[in-house]
Amino acid sequence: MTVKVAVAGATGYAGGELLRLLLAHPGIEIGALTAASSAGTPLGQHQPHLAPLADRVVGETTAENLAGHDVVFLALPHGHSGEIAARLGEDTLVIDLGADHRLADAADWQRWYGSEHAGTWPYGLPELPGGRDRLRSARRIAVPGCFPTGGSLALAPALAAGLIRPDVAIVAVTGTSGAGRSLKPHLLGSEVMGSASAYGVGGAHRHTPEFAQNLGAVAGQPVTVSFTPVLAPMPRGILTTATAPLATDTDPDVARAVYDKAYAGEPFVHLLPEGSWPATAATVGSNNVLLQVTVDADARRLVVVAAIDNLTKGTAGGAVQSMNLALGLPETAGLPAAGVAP
Ligand SMILES: NC(=O)C1=CN([C@@H]2O[C@H](COP(=O)(O)OP(=O)(O)OC[C@H]3O[C@@H](n4cnc5c(N)ncnc54)[C@H](OP(=O)(O)O)[C@@H]3O)[C@@H](O)[C@H]2O)C=CC1
Ligand SMILES: CC(=O)N[C@@H](CCC(=O)OP(=O)(O)O)C(=O)O
Repeated sequence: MTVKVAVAGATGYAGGELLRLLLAHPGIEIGALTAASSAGTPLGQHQPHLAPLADRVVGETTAENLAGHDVVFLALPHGHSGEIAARLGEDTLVIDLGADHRLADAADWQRWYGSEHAGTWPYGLPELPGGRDRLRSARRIAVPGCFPTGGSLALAPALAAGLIRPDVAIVAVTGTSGAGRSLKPHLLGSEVMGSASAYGVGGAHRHTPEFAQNLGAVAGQPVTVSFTPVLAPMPRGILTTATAPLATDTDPDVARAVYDKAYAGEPFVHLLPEGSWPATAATVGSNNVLLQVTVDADARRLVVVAAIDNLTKGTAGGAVQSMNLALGLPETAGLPAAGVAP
């Protein structure tokens, strides 16, 4: 079976990573590639690493150009997916890499994004409880935000097992590609190099409700989330440190056993050997989540560290994994199990 896919936002960082993965995916035919200001130019001008697609001409992002494909990936800025998706057939699998369809609560969407809610789609994080069932045969999928991918997987097993109280603190260090490739002064090399800076501090980041939604569903009760993102001078990667007060007497061995069991058999989530801590460099270009967990006995807190590549598992890899499940393909097809080093 050949699956014909279109990518809207093909000139962006997320679209570029998606195309890198799709080129290595057996049984995929890459159809329309669309964008906005770069329509009419060759893709090679924007994504020089995608040599096999260098001569493809970028089209305009219209429902007409995206029609006639089995799968349409939308890697567009927030707020642009709903209208396009509504004009694509119900049989077309539409996978949105943006935020538009992640939140279940329209009031949450209004508060954090300030526009009309475009509706809720099945959430593309298969490793959460019930995640795979939600995706099988889905025809609309909302890919998680990059921060909620690492942070939700870091805390879900502990909440599900009742190891921690539903009051979590998450600090996540991110590479600059998470902000996309459009020009922004705070992302200039001279601003970013040699400095790490916190932003969206004090509960101000729009991923806070997405964390709360994921973790509340796992815990079966509301979870309070304090989230602090930190921008770091690296192109890719997110290192998440998540902590929470212990609900019961737990030692590091018990905590490890809970995580070991929760992620046994997962193709992409790896609990590292005891004493070994995740690093973003070990995830670059792979769809992996590297995890470690321990207990801070004096502070009576669980501490979990997770590393991902924001563009792979945090966006495009998660999207391809979700597509595979929705289409009944092998879940790991086209997804790198190994990264790039040094
Ligand atoms: N970067 C990341 O790590 C992650 C990104 N995402 C999400 O993926 C989506 C894309 O992000 P990213 O690739 O980083 O962003 P980029 O800024 O790198 O790329 C944006 C893409 O969208 C196109 N575009 C911009 N405006 C419009 C428009 N009005 N209509 C149609 N196309 C448009 C651009 O085309 P052109 O070049 O022609 O202007 C470009 O192809 C966002 O919703 C983002 O939140 C999700 C998780 C992680
Ligand atoms: C470094 C940086 O700016 N990161 C982005 C997160 C990008 C992302 O993955 O999430 P969305 O898909 O929800 O945009 C931010 O903090 O808003």
